[in-house]
Amino acid sequence: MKVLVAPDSFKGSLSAMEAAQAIKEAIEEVEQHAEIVLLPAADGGEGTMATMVEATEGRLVSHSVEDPLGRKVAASYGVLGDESTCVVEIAEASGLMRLEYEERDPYRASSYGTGELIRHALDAGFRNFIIGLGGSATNDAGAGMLEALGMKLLGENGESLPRGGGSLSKLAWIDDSGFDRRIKESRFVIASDVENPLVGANGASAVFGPQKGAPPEAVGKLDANLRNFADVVERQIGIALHDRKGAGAAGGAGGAMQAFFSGQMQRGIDVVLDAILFHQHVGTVDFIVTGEGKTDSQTLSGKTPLGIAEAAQKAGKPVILISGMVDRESLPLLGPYFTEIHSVVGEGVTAEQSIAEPYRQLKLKTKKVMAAYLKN
Ligand SMILES: O=C(O)[C@H](O)CO
Repeated sequence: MKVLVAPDSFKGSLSAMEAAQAIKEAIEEVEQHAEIVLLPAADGGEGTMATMVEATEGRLVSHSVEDPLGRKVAASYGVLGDESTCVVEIAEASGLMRLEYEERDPYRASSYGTGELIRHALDAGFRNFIIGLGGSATNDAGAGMLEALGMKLLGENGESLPRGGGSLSKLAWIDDSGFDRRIKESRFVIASDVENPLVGANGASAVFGPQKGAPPEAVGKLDANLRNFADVVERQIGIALHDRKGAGAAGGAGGAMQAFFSGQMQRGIDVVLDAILFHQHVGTVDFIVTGEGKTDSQTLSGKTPLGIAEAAQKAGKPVILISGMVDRESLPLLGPYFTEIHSVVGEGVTAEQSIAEPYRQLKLKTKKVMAAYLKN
């Protein structure tokens, strides 16, 4: 029996590799002779860089940059094994993982640190980039990232605007005269975890603002600010970002990338599956196990388990989902993609227990699931 284990990270509790190890140990305890292929995966968000660096035997480069609130932190970008492609993940410098829960503030949070990482990689001579979008703490349309690369975002009287999505209402003019010229010489693959538009009911602020700390009454204001950014961009360069697919990724950084960086936007999971050679393995196994921290309807906008399920279905292989939590209301939507769906939380396991001992609880759940699955 051969099994492919390809989970995403369980955000905030297990890296994708740790989750894969827990699942592997559980399968081995149920079926000693199982051959297990570990391919931890990611979708553009947190963990994308680590997964791709590990799969290609690349390396990390660390640099001191600003976190979403402007504090200096050590952050990394990855250089893939080909020694010519860099992976910069927005979650690394500008992600939710950089903030305590009560520090989340999409008015102030800025993507500046991500721009600093790109600039450092440009200084080091790199011109091939994969930019992972997802897991951000920001709602600033990538304004901070643009500024770190020399763009000036100005108000009506030519004044510089404070960092963060809160000040985009005052944006009147973008001065690109100082924008790093090396951007034009570079090739960018934009690996996005979602395909949401920039504004509106499915836009960045409405869908992802609340998880970044936006109270309900702030969502409309943040959305209007992104709309103003899109209006200014359209006026100046003729690109309408408002309803563009993927422009709402990473708090609108997907929009900035589409407007000012030459390159194509792809689903992050597809970029990662190619890098980890998933398609070469999927045909050779009996079934696949995947999972993530929380599975809900957002999973279907291009998150890791969806990409894995689509690839498994194409290869005619069963795929079992075991996530930390599964939103019961989304089950009818998720059902068609997975052979089985399981949640660690539930049946006697509380959310607190699963957060306190994530490795052990994932392993215990997987053992139960596997014992039942292999009996049939
Ligand atoms: O970073 C975010 O805003 C979400 O992960 C969607 O891209």
